Amino acid sequence: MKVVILDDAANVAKYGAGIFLDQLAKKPDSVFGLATGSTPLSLYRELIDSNHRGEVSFAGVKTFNLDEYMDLAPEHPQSYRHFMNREFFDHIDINPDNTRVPPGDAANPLVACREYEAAIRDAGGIDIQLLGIGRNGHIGFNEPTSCLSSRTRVKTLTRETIEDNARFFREGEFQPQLSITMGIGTIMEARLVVLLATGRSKAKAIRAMVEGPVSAWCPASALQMHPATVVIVDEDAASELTDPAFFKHIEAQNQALLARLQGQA
Ligand SMILES: N[C@@H]1[C@@H](O)[C@H](O)[C@@H](COP(=O)(O)O)O[C@@H]1O
Repeated sequence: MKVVILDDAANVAKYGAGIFLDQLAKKPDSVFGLATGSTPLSLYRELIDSNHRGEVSFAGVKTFNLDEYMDLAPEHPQSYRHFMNREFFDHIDINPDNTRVPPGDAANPLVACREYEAAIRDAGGIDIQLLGIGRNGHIGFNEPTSCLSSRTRVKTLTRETIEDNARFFREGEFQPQLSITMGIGTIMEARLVVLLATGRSKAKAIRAMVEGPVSAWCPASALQMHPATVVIVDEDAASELTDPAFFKHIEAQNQALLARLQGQA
């Protein structure tokens, strides 16, 4: 697990976007796993700007979103499908048919989950999976106690997650208690995982993920077993790590090595 600590949220977004842009330069028909939540919004804006400047195209890209609320139609303003269209897909040159979000309104969610897994496989697997993290260490909607080898399935949301996300729903409005989410096993098969976290509210979860035992109590801790995960955090989200200076030192060494290798190329 590589941990990159940057000054602020804007730099977190830029660094994360850079990874996606490099991947697109290497493989224009990349498969991206995408996330919702407030954290990735600035990264999406970076990618949109880059697309508008003509530096990059999403015409060949396929995407799979991590999760969706159950019992919300795609047109519902709080559905993750609606969020992705509004915040990202509607602003780039991606083919909408190549964007997938788990169908929260599927007649048979169990079949829908199996089909989602099959679609990821048929696309050749995910090149980069973008993640945020919940305060309780969830990734996607894999709440604490999730099986660490789980596949796409229906998950019940914890009270904490429901409360965290209540701000998006109007008073008295129906708020889903269930979700469809990629499993932790599904996420672990992505070739590269990029997890972003900003703000002090995420500091405990980041510490548990990076330093804690690998445990279903902190689902994100499973990423310690992933061969290529980059965790990009701001100072606040890094504030509970035992030795943030060491991660900064490693990153400085990595950058120096990179510059040396580029000099030789
Ligand atoms: N299912 C999503 C997660 O994928 C996301 O990482 C988390 C954190 O959201 P935020 O980035 O708004 O803190 O919220 C939701 O529960």
